[in-house]
Amino acid sequence: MTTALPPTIRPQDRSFLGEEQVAVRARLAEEVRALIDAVVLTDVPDAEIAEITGQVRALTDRLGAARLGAAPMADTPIDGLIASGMSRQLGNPVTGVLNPVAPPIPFEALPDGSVRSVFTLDEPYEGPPGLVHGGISAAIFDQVLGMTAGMSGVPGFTATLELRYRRPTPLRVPLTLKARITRREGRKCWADGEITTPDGRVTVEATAMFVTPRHLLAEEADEAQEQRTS
Ligand SMILES: CCCCCCCC(=O)SCCNC(=O)CCNC(=O)[C@H](O)C(C)(C)COP(=O)(O)OP(=O)(O)OC[C@H]1O[C@@H](n2cnc3c(N)ncnc32)[C@H](O)[C@@H]1OP(=O)(O)O
Repeated sequence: MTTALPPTIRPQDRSFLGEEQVAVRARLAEEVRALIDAVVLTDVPDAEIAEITGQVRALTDRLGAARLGAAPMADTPIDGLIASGMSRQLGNPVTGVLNPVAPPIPFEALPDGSVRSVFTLDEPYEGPPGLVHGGISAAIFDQVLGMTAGMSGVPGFTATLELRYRRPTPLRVPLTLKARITRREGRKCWADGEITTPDGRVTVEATAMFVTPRHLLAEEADEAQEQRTS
């Protein structure tokens, strides 16, 4: 008997989308991302905004006419870069290509096991004027460090995440996040990383610890047992 997650959120109970389905929806998400940017920065007259609001409502109703119970997964890892279940989470708020809220952050797995992400954040991610919101940096670190841990063979939930904001992080310039594993101990894994500006200055550093949840290990053991007995 295990403490399993509710069935609706288990990856195996979700819809899996093929490459073409992902591509069509990713184009929609990209347009909506541009829409979010336009909404934040628009200066058209109020009457026009009111009219557009009705049009957006109509589009929301059309998309909502058929609705999944949970965000879908990709049936192959995005870009084939990261052999981690998270790279298939199309609705992820940091990396999900189908989530307009996600920048989305791309990943490059380097041969030494570290991860590099290069991304640019615009106005929808603003905290202090002209600068990246600290919570957005935290979300990006959470995901990138977590994927780095997953790639090292210890996929887990974030147990701790500590950030040191050294300098302001600018909007509208390419930022580089590098992440690496520093320690592994059973089902615990520590990773750290930093965000740098194009001139190589570190703006934020982070350290995190991930734990493979006991219930996931128990589920895996149950599945292995089922396979042996079937
Ligand atoms: C590929 C993956 C990419 C992931 C990117 C995104 C990551 C996320 O955003 S995850 C969401 C945010 N995190 C969460 O919601 C986690 C909530 N917490 C939990 O689910 C559980 O507490 C969890 C999974 C961390 C640990 O639970 P459980 O499996 O029962 O572990 P438990 O047996 O209590 O502890 C195992 C060990 O970890 C330690 N530990 C557990 N939690 C913590 C913590 N928060 N801080 C420090 N140590 C901890 C315990 O002390 C224990 O250590 P030891 O073995 O030395 O005694």
